[in-house]
Amino acid sequence: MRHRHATPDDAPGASRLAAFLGVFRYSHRALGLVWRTSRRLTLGLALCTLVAGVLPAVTAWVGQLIVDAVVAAMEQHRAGEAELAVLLRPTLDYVLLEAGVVALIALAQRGLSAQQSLLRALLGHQVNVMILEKAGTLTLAQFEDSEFYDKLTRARREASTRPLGLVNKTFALAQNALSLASFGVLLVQFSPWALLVLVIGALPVFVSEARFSGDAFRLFRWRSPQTRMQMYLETVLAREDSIKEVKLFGLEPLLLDRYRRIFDTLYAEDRRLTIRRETWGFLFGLLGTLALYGAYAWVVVETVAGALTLGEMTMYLMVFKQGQAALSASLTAIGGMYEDNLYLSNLYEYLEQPVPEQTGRLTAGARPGDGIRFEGVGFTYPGAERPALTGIDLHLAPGHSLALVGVNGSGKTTLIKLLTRLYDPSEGRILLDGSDLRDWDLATLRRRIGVIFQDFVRYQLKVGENLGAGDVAAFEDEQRWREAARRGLAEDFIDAMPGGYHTQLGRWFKGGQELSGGQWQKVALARAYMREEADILVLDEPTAAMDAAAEAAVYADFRAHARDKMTVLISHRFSTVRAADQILVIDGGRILERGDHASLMARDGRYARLFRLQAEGYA
Ligand SMILES: Nc1ncnc2c1ncn2[C@@H]1O[C@H](COP(=O)(O)OP(=O)(O)OP(=O)(O)O)[C@@H](O)[C@H]1O
Repeated sequence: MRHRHATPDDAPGASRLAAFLGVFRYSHRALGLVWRTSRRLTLGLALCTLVAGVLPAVTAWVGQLIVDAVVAAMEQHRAGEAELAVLLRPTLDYVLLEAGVVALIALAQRGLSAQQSLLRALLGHQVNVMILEKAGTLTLAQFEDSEFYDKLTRARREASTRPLGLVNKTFALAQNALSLASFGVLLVQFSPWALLVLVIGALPVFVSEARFSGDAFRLFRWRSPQTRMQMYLETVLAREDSIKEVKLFGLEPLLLDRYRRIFDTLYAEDRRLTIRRETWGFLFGLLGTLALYGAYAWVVVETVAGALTLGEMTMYLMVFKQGQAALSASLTAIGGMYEDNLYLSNLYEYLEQPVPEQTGRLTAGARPGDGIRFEGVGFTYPGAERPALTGIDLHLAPGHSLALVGVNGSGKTTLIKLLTRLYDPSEGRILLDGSDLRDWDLATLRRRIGVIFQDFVRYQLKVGENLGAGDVAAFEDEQRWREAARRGLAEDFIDAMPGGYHTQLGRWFKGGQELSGGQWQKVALARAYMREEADILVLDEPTAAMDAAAEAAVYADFRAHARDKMTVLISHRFSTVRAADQILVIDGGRILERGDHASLMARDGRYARLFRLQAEGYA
C-alpha cells in the first residue's frame, strides 16, 4: 500500500509535522482555481462566511443582555419602581435585536449554500475542461501506459468535485475559527483556563480524523486498478457495442460475478476502515464532551457562588455549547481538507504530467520531393521486451505506392504509427523530404498525411460530421462532405438515409442509425479523402469489410487519384497488394523480402508462396 506521496506516516520523527502540513500544499491552488472560476462568487462566499462566523457570538452576547435585563426588570417590578410596560421595554428591544441577528445568520447561510452550489457547477466544468485539454497534449504512449491511465481515471473520477470541497471546507474552517475567536473573547473574561480545556479536549478527535483520512487515501490509490477493472466491466456489460457478443457467449453471469467479487473485496476494506475510524472518533469525541461538561459544571458552581450573574451564566453555557460545536466542525473541516488535498494531489499529478516538448518547426523539408525514407529504423514499445521493428530501410518517392504484407503481429501497423509520429523510433531515423520527422512541425506533418487505421473511430455524430472529422477546417462543409463521400463510395447509402448527410449515426442518441461494417469502412475511407492537402495516404486494411465490387472500385479510384501522391497500403489480400510499385514482406519486425509483384514471384520466396495459397483459395 505504499505510494510515492509524503504522508505523515512516511516521514521520520521531526519532519512528521512538516509532512503533515505539506499535504495542505494544494489548498492555495484550489483557492486560486476557485478565484479564477468566479471572482464574484468567491467574494460573496467570503462575505457570507464572515457574517455567519461572527454573528453567533453576538447572539450569545445579546442572550446575556436579555437574561440580565429580565432579572433586573423582575426585581424593579417587585419593588414597584415603574410601570410593567416601561420596565419591559429594554428587554423586548434586546429580543428584537436577537431576532434580527438570527435572521441575518440565516440569510448568510442561505447565501453560502446558494453560492456554493453555483460554484460547484462552474468549477466541476472548469476542472473537467482542464483534464480534457491536458489529455489533448499527451502522447499515445502515455495513454497506453496503465499507470498513467490510472492517474487520468482518478483525476476524472474524484477531482472534479474536490477543489470546491476543499474551498468550502476552508471557508467553513474560517467561519468556525471566527466564531471561536469571538467566543474566545467572551470566554477569556470568565477564565483563560476554560478556553484551554476546551481546545485540549477536542484535539484528539482531530488527530484521529487526520490519520484515518490518510489511510482512506492510501486505500483509494492502491485500489485504483481494481476500480478501473470495475468500470471496464460496467462498460462491457452495459454498452451496445459489446452486449451482442456478451449475450451470445452468455458472459453476463461470469463478468457480473467478477464485478461482485471486486466490490466485496473493496467493501471489506472500506468496512474495516470505517469501523476503526468511527470507533476512535467516538472515543476521542467523548474526551471533548467531557471537557465541555466539566466547564459547564464550573460555570454553574461559580454562578451559585454568586461570582456570575444569571445572564452571564446563560451566555457562557451557550458559548460552551456553540464553541464546542464550532471547534469540532473546524476539526472535521481540517480532517476533510487533509483528504481533499490528498485527492487533489492526484489531479495536479495528472495535470503536471510532463509532455515531451515539440521542438520541430520545419514546414518544408531540406530536399523537397524526396519523399519518405526509413534509415535503420527500430522500435520497441515502452515496457516491451522485444522490438516490434528492427533495421527497417525503405524509400517511397512521390507518385509511388508501397504495400506492406506480413502475418498478424509482424509490425505493419507499428510502422505506420512511426510514420505518422504517434511514436518516435527507438533507433535510426525517418526522413520526409530530406528532413527528420522530429524536426517537422507536427501540425504541418499531420496535415500532409491522410490515414485510416484498422480501428478507425466510429463517431456518434452526424454522418456528414463523420466525414468532416478528416479535415477540421471543413468539418461542416457540406460540399466537401459530398466530394469525399463520392470518392469513398459512401455517396449512395448516405443519400438513401432518412436525414441524408445530417443523419445521426450510432445508437447513443435518439434516432441514431447503425451502419454495417463495410459502410463504416466507406465512411472512414471518405474521411481520409477529406484531407485535401495530404500527399501521403495510408490505408491500413481499409477494405477488409467491403464486398468485392466495392473493394475493386475503391482501388481503381485510389490509383487514379493517388498518381502524384505517396501511398502506403496494408492488406492481407494479395489481389490488392499486387499492383503496388514496392511490396515489403515483414516478418517479426524485419523486412524479409522486397520488390514488385513480378520480382517477388520470380524469387519464389514467402510472398510467392502466400500469393499462390490465396490464389488457390479463390480458384
Ligand atoms: N501499443 C502497443 N504496446 C505494446 N506492444 C504492442 C502495441 N501495439 C502492438 N504491439 C506489439 O507489436 C507487435 C507488432 O504489432 P502491429 O500492430 O504492428 O502488427 P501488425 O503487423 O499490424 O498486425 P495485424 O496484421 O494483426 O494488424 C505485436 O507483437 C504486438 O503485440
